[in-house]
Amino acid sequence: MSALQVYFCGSIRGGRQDRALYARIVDKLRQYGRVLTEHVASEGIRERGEDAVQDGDKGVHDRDLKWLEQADVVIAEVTQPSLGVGYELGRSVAMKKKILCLFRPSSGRCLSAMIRGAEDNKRFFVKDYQEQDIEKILEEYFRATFPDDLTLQP
Ligand SMILES: O=c1[nH]c(=O)n([C@H]2C[C@H](O)[C@@H](COP(=O)(O)O)O2)cc1CO
Repeated sequence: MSALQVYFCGSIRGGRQDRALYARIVDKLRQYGRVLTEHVASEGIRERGEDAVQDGDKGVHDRDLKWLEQADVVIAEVTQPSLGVGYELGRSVAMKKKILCLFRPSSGRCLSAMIRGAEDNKRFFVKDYQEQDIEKILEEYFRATFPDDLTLQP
């Protein structure tokens, strides 16, 4: 079986407070396949967003949607609210992707009803978690969602 294509969503212009956690998530996701959007966790990308992309914002949008089409699974850290992440999730639902949203209640925030309420426990899951458990949560999700994938065998 070829490696899974993983699309990771995290806030950029919505605020970079959780960037280090995104890096931890991306590191773990690499264990399961190719992470198409590694740049979301990059220290070099600040709140202004990417500026090296040809065609600017249109280039970012069109490139990301192509990656989204390719993805086998979408993992989103949704604690830091982000319009871009919300948009990516809406498009992912329309494409019938497998989706896991990760939210930290310890932030004191209340997750948007349009994300929490989209959970169907079939394709769209929302998981409340604590930062220290992130690797375990991802492990459980990938084992349950892709049980036949050889890369997940111990
Ligand atoms: O420069 C960018 N590059 C990029 O890939 N994105 C995508 C990936 C992220 O999952 C999401 C972040 O959206 P926002 O910037 O609205 O927080 O959008 C967003 C931006 C800036 O909006």
